[in-house]
Amino acid sequence: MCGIAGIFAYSPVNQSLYDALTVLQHRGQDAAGIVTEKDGDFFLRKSNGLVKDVFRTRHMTRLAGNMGIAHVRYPTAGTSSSAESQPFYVNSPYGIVLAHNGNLTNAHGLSKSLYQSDLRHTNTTSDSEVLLNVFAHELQVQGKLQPNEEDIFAAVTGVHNRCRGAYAVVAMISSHGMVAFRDCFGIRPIVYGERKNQEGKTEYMFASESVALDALGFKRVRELDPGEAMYVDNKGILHSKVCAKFASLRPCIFEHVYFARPDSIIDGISVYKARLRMGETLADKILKLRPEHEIDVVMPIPDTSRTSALQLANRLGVKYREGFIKNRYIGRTFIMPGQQLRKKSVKQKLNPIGLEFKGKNVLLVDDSIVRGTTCQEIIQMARDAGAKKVFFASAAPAVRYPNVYGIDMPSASELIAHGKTEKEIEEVIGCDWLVYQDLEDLISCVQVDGNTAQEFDCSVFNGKYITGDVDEAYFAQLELNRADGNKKKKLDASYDGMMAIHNDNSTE
Ligand SMILES: O=P(O)(O)OC[C@H]1O[C@H](OP(=O)(O)OP(=O)(O)O)[C@H](O)[C@@H]1O
Ligand SMILES: NC(=O)CC[C@H](N)C(=O)O
Ligand SMILES: [Mg+2]
Repeated sequence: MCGIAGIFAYSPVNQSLYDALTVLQHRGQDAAGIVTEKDGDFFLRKSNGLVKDVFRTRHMTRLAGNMGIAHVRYPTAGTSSSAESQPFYVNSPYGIVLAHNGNLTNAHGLSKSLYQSDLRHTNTTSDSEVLLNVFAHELQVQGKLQPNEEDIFAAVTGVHNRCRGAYAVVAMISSHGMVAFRDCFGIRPIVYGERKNQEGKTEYMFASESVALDALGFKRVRELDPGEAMYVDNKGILHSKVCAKFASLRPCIFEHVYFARPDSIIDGISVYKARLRMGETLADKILKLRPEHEIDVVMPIPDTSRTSALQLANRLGVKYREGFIKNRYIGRTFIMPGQQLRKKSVKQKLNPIGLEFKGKNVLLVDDSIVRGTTCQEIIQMARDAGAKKVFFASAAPAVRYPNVYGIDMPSASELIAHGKTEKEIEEVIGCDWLVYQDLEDLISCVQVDGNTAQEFDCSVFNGKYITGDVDEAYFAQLELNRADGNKKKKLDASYDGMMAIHNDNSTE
């Protein structure tokens, strides 16, 4: 679940893009990059690492120009080589750079057709480089020296015709303008906003989440519609068009469960309020199943479950306590690469306050259970801290199926709930009882008045893949390429020598 941002302004955008990335850091911790454009030239800095580590003052001062795009990466395809960090660049036609959140499900076939039919070479295993080249080819075939908005929209139509899967994109065409587009199901979020500069001119921003617009003083206007493209030309005029014959909004429900920040609005819905409702429906289920629940205290597993846990405790009429303190210098563990690192980080990240546990029946609440890394550690910690009984509640239903749309959950066998009943999961994670949110309840928490989406991608919960192109062969290939044990082998195959485009790697 990467984070993307793009700003079209009338003064330098380097610092604003940096600030936007820090606000979107929770969406990707592996790599970061910014490209700016000035007088037809691009300036790029990207590398592996957190935003604060990738950009030094020397890099920032060289990112010149009033228009730019930026990316924080959480890999779901290819490798974690720095050559696959984003944005990507292609020189023909015009010079184009692109940043992508999502995952293409037909990248392999596309990369073949790019080579065999379009005579284009991609140098990495990234699906985002494939996406960029498809867009570039579709723009090239318009055959214009000076493309206008209709040419850009025709190119995006070409992308929709060829690409399958999830993509929210910001791109820049050198000397021409900035483009943003969203796949035909709107699986990944992308929102746009406007602000006026001192001379009253309108500046534009695109971002994965509205919280990035808030931080930079842009007013959220709306999400891009599924299949829609927006183009800000070099005169600062915004054009937009739905570039797909078939488009229907089915955003990923997991954004509301875990990925997005609670202070974001997605498809018209406050993530914070959706999470409060998740706490209420979960409390109702507990009261129905276990009216004599014996819970003395409700505790969140920081950070994401805080909102739901608070409301769950209110509804149950039970005390809410912070039993685990989070080390604020450790990032999100679920999006870390590799199980060993994730496991070690949970221990470093959360520490119990003993007196909150001693002799009590504790209900631990998390937003979701995926690999089970967090809950297994935490339940043991609660017992070690003296809890009498440990119950566990998940604000999301059981995650039983891989994700193919931008969350790195490639292998069913890595998911703790795959092929298990709730009773079996309870035994494996070691709690006294376990309760999951029902899928209908989760949907009802998000499907409320004001939401422009009425249906959702719930594939990790129900195994229904809305793009209709995901089969057993695809999963087998995905497992081979991306299951934890196989990722390292790919990196070892000397990916560090992979050619990247010119990048600001200066040390002074
Ligand atoms: O079952 P698992 O594989 O452990 O995955 C689920 C856990 O991972 C996430 O936390 P994370 O530490 O990534 O982020 P957070 O601090 O935002 O809660 C999520 O909030 C759950 O706690
Ligand atoms: N999480 C994402 O959106 C990943 C984007 C892209 N598939 C990559 O791996 O870089
Ligand atoms: Mg968590």
